[in-house]
Amino acid sequence: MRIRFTKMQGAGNDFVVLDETAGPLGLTPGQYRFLADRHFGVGADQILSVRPSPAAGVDFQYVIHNADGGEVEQCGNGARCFMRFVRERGLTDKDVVRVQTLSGVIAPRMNGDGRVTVDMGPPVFEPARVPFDTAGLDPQPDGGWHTWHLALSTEADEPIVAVAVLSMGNPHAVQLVDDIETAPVAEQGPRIEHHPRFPQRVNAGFLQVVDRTHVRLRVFERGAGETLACGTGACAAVVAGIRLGQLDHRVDVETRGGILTIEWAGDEADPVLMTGPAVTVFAGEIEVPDEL
Ligand SMILES: N[C@@H](CCC[C@H](N)C(=O)O)C(=O)O
Repeated sequence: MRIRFTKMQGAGNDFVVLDETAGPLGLTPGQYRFLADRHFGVGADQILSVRPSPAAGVDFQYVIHNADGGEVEQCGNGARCFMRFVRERGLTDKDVVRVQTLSGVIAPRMNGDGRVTVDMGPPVFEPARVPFDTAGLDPQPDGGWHTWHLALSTEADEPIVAVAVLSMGNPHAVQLVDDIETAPVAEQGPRIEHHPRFPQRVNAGFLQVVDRTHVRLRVFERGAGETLACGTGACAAVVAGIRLGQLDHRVDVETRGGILTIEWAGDEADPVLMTGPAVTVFAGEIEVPDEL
């Protein structure tokens, strides 16, 4: 099957975007993996599909697959690219669109400066809804909120990490580190992602607080490995930092691929706003093998 695609990036988190407004392409998990493959396919952290509105009051459906082929609930950097894509292709002329994702409706807005702001909805703290299994585990009070202490293996000398756990529609475990450059992202990331207390796996964030309005962040993403930026990871990290008493309500998040600005007023029902870049890199066509 030959398909058209657009390659986009938001703060270096990169995507293959597919226009499925005329009907779903019906790709298999193996075909998503092929598109994401940096040697044999196009190369991407996620594949984003733009589909027609599934319901009244919503403009589009936004379907997200990780590089490993699995469908996931949410992708923040992708949401900004989604907005630029539907505008550039003339699929809408609205400045704000309402988009159905697997975890609810989000609302990206084009800004005058070319950046996109996304209303990502409120964070979710209830462990069962992350989902995060707390059986037999006590929350550890920390700066007005709490973290959870997780053993990364049963070996006696293995590290115990303190993580803040929440969902931005997708699951996040955020730990504070002294220095993002030396943080054990490659070693701990996969172990946290696959920790048995996260039945749907988890995105593992490593957060360095520089000051109350500026942080540095690396994220080992579920289903994609470490990426240059993670939008929902930035939202989760800032929300965690605010609840732990370390951050103000508007924070610049420095990632390896660019700056994201995150705002959260601080009440559970308040939406998280994420602002950042969304860039079209190139467009093309690719032959996708049928048997994958
Ligand atoms: N890069 C994304 C998050 C993509 C999904 C994530 N890997 C998951 O499995 O939940 C973002 O910008 O939020």
